[in-house]
Amino acid sequence: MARNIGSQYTTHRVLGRGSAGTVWLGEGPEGPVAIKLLREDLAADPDLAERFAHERHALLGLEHPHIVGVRDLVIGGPDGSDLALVMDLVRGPDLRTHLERERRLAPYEAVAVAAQIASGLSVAHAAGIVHRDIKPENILLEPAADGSGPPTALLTDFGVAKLIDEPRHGGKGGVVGTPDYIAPEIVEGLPPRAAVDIYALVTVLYEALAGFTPFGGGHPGAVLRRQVTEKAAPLPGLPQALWDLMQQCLAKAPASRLRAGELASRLREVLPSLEGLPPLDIGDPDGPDELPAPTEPGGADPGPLPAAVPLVHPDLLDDERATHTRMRVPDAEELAGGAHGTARTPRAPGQARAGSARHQAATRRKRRLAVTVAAGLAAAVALGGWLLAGGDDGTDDGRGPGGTAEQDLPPTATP
Ligand SMILES: Nc1ncnc2c1ncn2[C@@H]1O[C@H](COP(=O)(O)OP(=O)(O)OP(=O)(O)O)[C@@H](O)[C@H]1O
Repeated sequence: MARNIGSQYTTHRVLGRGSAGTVWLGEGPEGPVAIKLLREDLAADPDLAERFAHERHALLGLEHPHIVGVRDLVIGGPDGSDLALVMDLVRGPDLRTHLERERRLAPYEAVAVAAQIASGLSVAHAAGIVHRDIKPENILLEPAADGSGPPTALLTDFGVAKLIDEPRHGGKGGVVGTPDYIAPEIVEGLPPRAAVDIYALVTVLYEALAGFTPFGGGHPGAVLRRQVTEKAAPLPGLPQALWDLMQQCLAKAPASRLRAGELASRLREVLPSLEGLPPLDIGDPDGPDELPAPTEPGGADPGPLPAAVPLVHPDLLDDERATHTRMRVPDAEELAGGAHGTARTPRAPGQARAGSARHQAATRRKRRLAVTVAAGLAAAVALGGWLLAGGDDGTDDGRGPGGTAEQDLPPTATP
């Protein structure tokens, strides 16, 4: 049913859902728009409404061919409790949906998307705006107007993470983000600067090439620890120049990463060398094609390694690829707990997979003693420090993982 948003806009149907609210296909004075209506509990917060108004100028001023334009910020509604961002409508899917369909992109396509987003970021960063939540769900793919040619990639959701990540919402010293894409310095409690977007964007590029993120998998707490302590496994089959610059942007030290403008031009430089390359042929560290772990002769299988020490209370998470996760910033000692660090190493076809069930069975035998000690240490750390600082507002509106688009859009496009 149509609903009025402010005096000028009407919502028609849901395009997608995220942790901060629901995105609607709507209509405004100049035609179709996308309207992100913030969750009621967020919208009811007078501080947030104030910040919303405060950010208005910066958000409305951000114009770039690879950034979804914010057309209006609406504070109103029948009972005065609507907070909505009115955006250009993008007709294509988000990158998450595309990746779910394709699994891995050809290197040319993946790098072309990353280069476009990097050029959008360079303009935002120059204006002092950090996105803070780059992930495939926030990259939209607008099909070419004539139906042929590659889609245009656009970054959406600018400023939303910042609006929400304030003390009252983020908790005392908490951080907001999506574990797979969170830069190590955020986990360590530093304020998010432009380099966090570079880290997240190259993580997305890695995922588009590999089919999985460099440090993802398992409990979000384990993911965060890998962000801080582990090195991304190389992707076999990529030109060295591309891998070198990806590594540079995945550096733990933010100052070592490229700036957005330079990343965009370096990615564009490698594009010609990628023409015609098929998607990489590498195994997924969590793939199903692994034999079950053999039971150890002469003794019961000790079971899986103990779970990593949780950084995030499970109740605060929507799913494993949780979005806008709120978490306490762990201290250095907690982050150093590497006994269960599990780099997700890609492998060439036919190669044994490190971290796989078979591999774990072999390492279990060697680790039996170490695990006992490590589990004791982990428990001690847990007792000493794993107190959660903030709670999720908990009124998620039933989004599916990735908050993907829900239906086709009308043929008329972006205003
Ligand atoms: N401008 C837009 N035009 C068309 N569809 C959009 C637009 N913005 C967002 N969407 C769709 O709505 C979905 C949800 O977007 P939203 O930004 O609310 O959530 P998210 O980014 O998936 O998650 P979160 O808010 O938790 O980070 C997107 O994945 C996309 O499919």
